[in-house]
Amino acid sequence: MAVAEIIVDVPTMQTNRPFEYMIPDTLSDVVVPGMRVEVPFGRGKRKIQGFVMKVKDQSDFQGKLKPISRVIDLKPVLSTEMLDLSSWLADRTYSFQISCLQTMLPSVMRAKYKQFVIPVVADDPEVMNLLQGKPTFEITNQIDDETVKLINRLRKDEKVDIQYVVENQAVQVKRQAVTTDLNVIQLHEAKSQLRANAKSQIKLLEFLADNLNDLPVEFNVLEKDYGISRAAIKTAEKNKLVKVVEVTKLRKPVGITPEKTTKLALTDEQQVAVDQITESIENQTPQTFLIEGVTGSGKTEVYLQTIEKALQQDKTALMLVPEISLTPQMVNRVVGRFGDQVAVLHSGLSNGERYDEWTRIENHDVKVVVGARSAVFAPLNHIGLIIIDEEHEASYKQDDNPRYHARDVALWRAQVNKCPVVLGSATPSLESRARAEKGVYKLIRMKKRINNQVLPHVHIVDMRDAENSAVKGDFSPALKAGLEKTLADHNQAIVLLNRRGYSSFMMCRECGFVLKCPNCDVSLTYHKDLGKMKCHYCGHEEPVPKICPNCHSTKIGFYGTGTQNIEQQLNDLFPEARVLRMDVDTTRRKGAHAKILKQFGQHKADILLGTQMIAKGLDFPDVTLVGVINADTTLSLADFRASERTFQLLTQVSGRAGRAEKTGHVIIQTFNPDHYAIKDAAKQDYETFFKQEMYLRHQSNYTPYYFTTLISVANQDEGKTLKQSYWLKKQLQTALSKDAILLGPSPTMISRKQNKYYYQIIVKYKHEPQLHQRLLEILNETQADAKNGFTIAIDNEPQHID
Ligand SMILES: Nc1ncnc2c1ncn2[C@@H]1O[C@H](COP(=O)(O)OP(=O)(O)OP(=O)(O)O)[C@@H](O)[C@H]1O
Ligand SMILES: [Zn+2]
Ligand SMILES: [Zn+2]
Repeated sequence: MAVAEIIVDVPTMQTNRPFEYMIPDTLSDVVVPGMRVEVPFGRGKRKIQGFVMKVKDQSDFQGKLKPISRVIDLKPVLSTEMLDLSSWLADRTYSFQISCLQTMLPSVMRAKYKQFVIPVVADDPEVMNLLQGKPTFEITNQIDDETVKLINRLRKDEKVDIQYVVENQAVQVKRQAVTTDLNVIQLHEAKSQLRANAKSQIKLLEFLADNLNDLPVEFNVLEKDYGISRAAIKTAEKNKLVKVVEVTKLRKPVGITPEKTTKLALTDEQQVAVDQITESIENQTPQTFLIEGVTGSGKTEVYLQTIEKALQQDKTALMLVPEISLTPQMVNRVVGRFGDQVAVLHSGLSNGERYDEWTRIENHDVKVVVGARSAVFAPLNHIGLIIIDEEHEASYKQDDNPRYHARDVALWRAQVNKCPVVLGSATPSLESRARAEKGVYKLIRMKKRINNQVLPHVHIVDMRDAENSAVKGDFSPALKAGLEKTLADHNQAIVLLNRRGYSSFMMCRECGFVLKCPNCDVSLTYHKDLGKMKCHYCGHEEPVPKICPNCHSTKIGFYGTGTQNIEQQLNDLFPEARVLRMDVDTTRRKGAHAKILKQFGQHKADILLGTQMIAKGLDFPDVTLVGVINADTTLSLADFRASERTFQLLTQVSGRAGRAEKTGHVIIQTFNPDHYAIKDAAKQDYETFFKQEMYLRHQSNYTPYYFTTLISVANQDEGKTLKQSYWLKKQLQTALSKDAILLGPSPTMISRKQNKYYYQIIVKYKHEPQLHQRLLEILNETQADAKNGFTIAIDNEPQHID
């Protein structure tokens, strides 16, 4: 008797392990790992979905096994690599394995969808019999096991394929297209017989003669790209010169095909990087490399040429970029080099488009995948190289369950696929850089910009100076002068308004003082509901200061201006300048982000004003000035990574200036000109920053010297939340050694969300072998309370604590 191990779709701790089910004879050979099936569960007639993890001959179970009711997928939707990954991921992120499995699938397969059999060999008798003259065969839950078996066999013989379609969407996009039975000579003959004014028809025949190998061609393409009218096509059809057919077309993600690019001759530094990585690709060693390359050092070309090496080895390549960098610029660079072999996955795709890209990957139609965080689950086989660009980005960590970091998943896949991982950044995360220091990762440094262009000159403007504090508005005389000159020279400028951590902290405008927690060395945040300043780590609180504790000035207050306000100021200061604003408001619409950048790239604007989203990755040759309105906001984040984030942001944004022939200038306005994060960023000196920051992390027991786990507790009743938090703390205390540090419980930044109160406990530790197991047990024990609206969330190595 064949038995299947199944993870059922019941997200509880108790079901977070496979259950055994019998495979009925009628479905033998059909049920394989990676398929979804429907199974009876519990008492009663309830049927639920599950993923087949394993198929085996015998059960260890003594009692009678229930049979699988039916198969949902007629082909596996996840590979065995992914099934294994889900087990590891569930354990590592304290989440349900079923959530991990579902996270790996494109959303189409999680939503309401239909499944169709589509013919591959249309004239096969069995296929014809199944389709009964229709273009597709819909798989409903009523079909019998025999049909399932038949379809399964036809699929294995590659006579049919299975396609998923979101309900309410067309099965496939059908388009009209043109083809012809004539050969080149006949086409030219036919053309010569046309009247000279039948221009559109002449164009059509010429096109067909030139593109005989690429027919059929869509009406759309003929119309849009070649100006051939529908009428002309119809006339030609009537005259039996062409045939009109219907084609099914995969929805292609938006965007025009970029021009094909070829390899650049590498600089010495690039060559060293490419050589080292290539060696790992060829030897199939899962080595992790960290490329620490200054802004504009040409990291992208290293990525492209190593991807090419992987492809030459008959392998595939996976490249992760932060969502926000998935601008046409980055995508074009990859697609420009590898053309059709690339699939792009980003959040701008519709469900259908995303599914199409996923299918292309699964069918091995593509060899390179570029995408944001979740693309790390792309169903690529034989991966020869994984790249993570801007590896320091916090967005690689998912905020919701499963709280995974794409870097960890990438490293796991690299082990399985025996391939190298390349982490690249001008400002690596402290964790990665520290690992390179220890030799766990191999460090590759690229210290020079392309063309030996100098790094931009950075000028720090002290906003506490009388001259600067006297101005109305947010532009210092220095920044104003810089912008004036840039405009006069017909160059372009980028102006950054640092919005992260906005208006939740207090700063003295006289001396730059920011109120910090006496215990934790992080900023205190203002809790409106309590009317107090509070620490998110330990819970320490103080009244809101009325005068600056440092200089006794009354100019202490909340800090912040909006992008719209800055835009207005720019318009008033420079009425002739064309300003583009990029923030959450102007980029809400699909494609808006790309459009703004395109306009700026075509020099249709002089100033690009924006928030964090303009800080990295952009490569515009005419940008000679970067201005930072308020460097301090990130500095005052109530987070131990505040300095790191500030350094990264300022270094990255400065790096946008002077990337081509022209030298760049950067003007940073700050109330903390002596802060090391700002000074080191001004020098673009990562190494010095790294040493200083490591020293401070060591002093205060933070990452990478300590591991961090954040546990948050939520309940609608504040009293209960607190009680549970203290209970939890006690549980942890008994499991931890004396060396571990337990902080909290303390309320989170927004301590009340959707009518629930949130408290958190932070565990900092070096080596606590009991902790993982204890946390799993706690999740188990508190499961029963989940029904009463009581939830616990565990975040391993949180990216931010709020
Ligand atoms: N070998 C080369 N020869 C000539 N130009 C090059 C070469 N390598 C890269 N470039 C060009 O140099 C510019 C900067 O490269 P790239 O954008 O890859 O830098 P980067 O290291 O990714 O910087 P950032 O971290 O700031 O994004 C690009 O316009 C790129 O086309
Ligand atoms: Zn504190
Ligand atoms: Zn002060």
